[in-house]
Amino acid sequence: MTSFPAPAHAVQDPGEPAGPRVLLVENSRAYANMLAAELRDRLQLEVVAVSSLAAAREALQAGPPFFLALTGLVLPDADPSRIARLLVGHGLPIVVVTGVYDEATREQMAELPIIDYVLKEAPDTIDYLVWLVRRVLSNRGITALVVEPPGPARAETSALLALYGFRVRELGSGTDGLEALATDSTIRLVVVEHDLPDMDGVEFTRRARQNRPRDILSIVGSATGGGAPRIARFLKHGANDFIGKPFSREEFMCRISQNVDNLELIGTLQDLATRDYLTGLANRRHFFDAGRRALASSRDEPVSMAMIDIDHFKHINDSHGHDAGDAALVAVANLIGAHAREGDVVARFGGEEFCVLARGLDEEEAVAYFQALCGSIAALEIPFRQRVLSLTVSIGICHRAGRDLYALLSEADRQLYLAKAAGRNRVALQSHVPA
Ligand SMILES: Nc1nc2c(ncn2[C@@H]2O[C@H](COP(=O)(O)OP(=O)(O)OP(=O)(O)O)[C@@H](O)[C@H]2O)c(=O)[nH]1
Repeated sequence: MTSFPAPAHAVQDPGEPAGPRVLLVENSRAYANMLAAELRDRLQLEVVAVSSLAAAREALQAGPPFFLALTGLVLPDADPSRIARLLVGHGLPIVVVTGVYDEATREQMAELPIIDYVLKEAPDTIDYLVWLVRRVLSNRGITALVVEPPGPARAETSALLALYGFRVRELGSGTDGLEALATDSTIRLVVVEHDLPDMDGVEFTRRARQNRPRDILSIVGSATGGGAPRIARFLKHGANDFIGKPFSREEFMCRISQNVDNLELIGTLQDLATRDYLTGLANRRHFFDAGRRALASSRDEPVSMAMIDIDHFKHINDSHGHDAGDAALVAVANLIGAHAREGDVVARFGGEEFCVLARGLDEEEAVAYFQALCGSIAALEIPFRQRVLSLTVSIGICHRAGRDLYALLSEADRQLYLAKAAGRNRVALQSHVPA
């Protein structure tokens, strides 16, 4: 096995400035233009394309750092290994994109920390590269935990994960690994060795799964030997995948990437199911789930349920067009979201209607809280094509204890009707809190 030092910037410094940049070293201008355009369009990345070793050196010295380099091997001023060594020397993870890939080149490159070799002529190469770059970019937001006693095998696994962009944590025992999982929510991937000093990797997996389900955490078991029964035990006890040691870089990269892809796909599907597409707020369905949970834990304390409805919204659509209506909905949603306190449940209930379930406020505080929101919305100036839109909302509040979400909503809705009837741009409250 070959052990690589972690690339200097693969473990992210939280203070690093945003704006990910990719360096593309490619002597065919046509190919460079095509690939750079795809990366810019599909991933909104800044791509710096150069066609020689000298230009690559210059680009590395000027401007903010790159997070990844895609490089060809045939350049007018360098042999294949020189460009690769230059990039590695700058701590850059590399993807080699080449038309030539023979045994001699493979041997020259084998010792270098290279994420992948991609043959230009292979079908779907551009799509694959876009996927790979997106994968490395997303990995930077994920902490990967390696649970394995210290040694060359752990160093190898960690170095590969760092090369793929993950933030890496290493722990030597199952107990420490479980504690890290309980306290660090950025850990989304665990690679766990079977032989641990205090429990085996299968037991670790079983315990980790008790409160970290598959939509939150991906677990990959790993072992030397043990055969099919060991693999089956890992999978039966909650591992997403298994990788036998020694593994090839390619296999490791594919398995890890597929597992993290799946995790993100689940996240995307959950987001689609629970988020309102236009405003990004939670949708009605999510509000019912989160609202019920909030009521169940409110221990019979009074809560404030508010229905918020934009006044004469139809008029905005009719006079300025549907796009203006959408812009207004987004602006109001942003303001409600920004006004919310930690623990408030906020959603777009439908159309031009929003709702907020707030806990921990007495009646007076609830009125002040929603009056402030009502005032901020009335003061909002919404820029829309050369014009500035303004609007008001009416808010109905039900302030009382209760476990029945529908009953609270229905009373808040009745109060909303009263606020509209009393002239709009105001708050109406009904309270049933015993004195
Ligand atoms: N632009 C836009 N309009 C929407 C959307 N959802 C609902 N609407 C419009 O919201 C308007 C709601 O109008 P009404 O229910 O008559 O209420 P209103 O005009 O706000 O009047 P009051 O509530 O009585 O103050 C309708 O014209 C809907 O077409 C949306 O997602 N985008």
